[in-house]
Amino acid sequence: MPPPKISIGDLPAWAHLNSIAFSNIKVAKSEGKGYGVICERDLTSPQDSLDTPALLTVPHDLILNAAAVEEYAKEDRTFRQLLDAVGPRSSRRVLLFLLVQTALASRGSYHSSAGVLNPWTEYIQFLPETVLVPSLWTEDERFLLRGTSLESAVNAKLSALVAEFDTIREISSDIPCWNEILWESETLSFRDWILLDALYRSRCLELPKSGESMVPCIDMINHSACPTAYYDENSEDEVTLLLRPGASISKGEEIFISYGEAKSAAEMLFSYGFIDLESTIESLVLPLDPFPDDPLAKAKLFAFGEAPRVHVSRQNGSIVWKSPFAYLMCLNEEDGLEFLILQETRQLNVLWQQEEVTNRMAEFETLIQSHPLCSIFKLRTITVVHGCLQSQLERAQSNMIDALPAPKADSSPRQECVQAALLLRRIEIGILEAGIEALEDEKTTLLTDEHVVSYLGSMETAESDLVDEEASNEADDFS
Ligand SMILES: C[S@@+](CC[C@H](N)C(=O)[O-])C[C@H]1O[C@@H](n2cnc3c(N)ncnc32)[C@H](O)[C@@H]1O
Repeated sequence: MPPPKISIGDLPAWAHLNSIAFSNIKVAKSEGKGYGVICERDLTSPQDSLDTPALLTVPHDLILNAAAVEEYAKEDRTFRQLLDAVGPRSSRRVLLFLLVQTALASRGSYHSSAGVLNPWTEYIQFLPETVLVPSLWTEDERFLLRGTSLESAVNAKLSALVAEFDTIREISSDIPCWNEILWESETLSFRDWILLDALYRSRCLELPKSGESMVPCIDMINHSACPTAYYDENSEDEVTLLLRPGASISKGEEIFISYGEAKSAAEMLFSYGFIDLESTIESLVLPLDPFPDDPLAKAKLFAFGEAPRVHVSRQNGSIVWKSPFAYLMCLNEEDGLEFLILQETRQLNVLWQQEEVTNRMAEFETLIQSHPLCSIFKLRTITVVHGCLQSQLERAQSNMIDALPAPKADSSPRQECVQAALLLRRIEIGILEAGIEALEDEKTTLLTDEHVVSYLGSMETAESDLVDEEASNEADDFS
């Protein structure tokens, strides 16, 4: 059940009560972007200025991050109990704090021995009731992402959210006061958890001193690839919004910050629910599956320690790809790769050419350099990465949405989702095609390498010897 919403018109009063200072700016509607921050008078900042007055100042104690949640838990013994029960995963602890605030806010009149009210109990009621991130899209809308890099990422996110919500529900139901606040009268549902995850992801920022945090009011500022402002922390540890040197904004115009200069279209859609058309970043991350018949696949995955991926990007017109796992994937025992389980510690150790490389699993591109078969290993790796891109391109093209469906019943995909999915697919197809072409060129060059030529020649000779041997055996049998 969503908490009762507070009108954005009440935000200045809430901000004033909580010592947040606005200077010449206000929160107002922003066309197509929800709310945003608008200038109330013409503002300019000199090109060489490092000391411009802050447009917004937020006290340190309103910053919400893992450390702040610990402080809230000090004031509230029962919240401490809840935090201890769910364990130490920091970003989820912030989310749990927000879940508690959502429940407290939706109870109307507050009467319980648990859950201390704080500025966030009210602030979350200023936040939007939905975000256009794909984890909040309907099933039909998520279907539009088939064949894009977000297909598996969104499915994985939703599975993780289900598991987290189930765990929180199970653990908190065992604590009577929290069972009453969170779950009695079905105050909260799984949708609340997905929404809080989306709100957190789309509104948290990386502060220079306080790290990953949510900051009230600063999180009302929209993104642009050409930002006019930035946030910082001052000597009193307050969060401030400052004009960028050389920025000039007229009265009534919106102020923008950057949510990250290197974020791909998929990352922007996944985290913020929109794709920035002005962005010049062209990159893509794909999952990479080990060979199904590789007897060492499980050991390789375990030793690698993270999900295997292929990163492809186009920088200044050239394709750059990276896939540390693809190198590991293409090496075998006969090449000199060994996995050992230490008797005493039961730890998995990895050896390459008899040297321990357990902590260097992502460095095989470098580790193979001095090996005489280095070009062969590279050729194998390029073939794997090429195959990964090729099959993704086929999926993207075969799931092409040719035309926008006409808006009809309420249940049909929202136009924003259709547009975003189409755009993402178009961007990714462009990167995949360029990536495949670049990998084919790399392959062609490697195939003329003298080591590769002599290796492939020796393989051919070995194979034809084998065929001759088999043929002569067959001849023997017949005779
Ligand atoms: C940090 S909040 C900014 C405040 C938000 N607009 C609101 O109404 O609360 C981030 C969200 O604002 C929206 N947003 C920000 N910049 C945008 C942009 N350039 N285009 C479209 N939506 C944008 C997206 O919904 C994003 O998830």
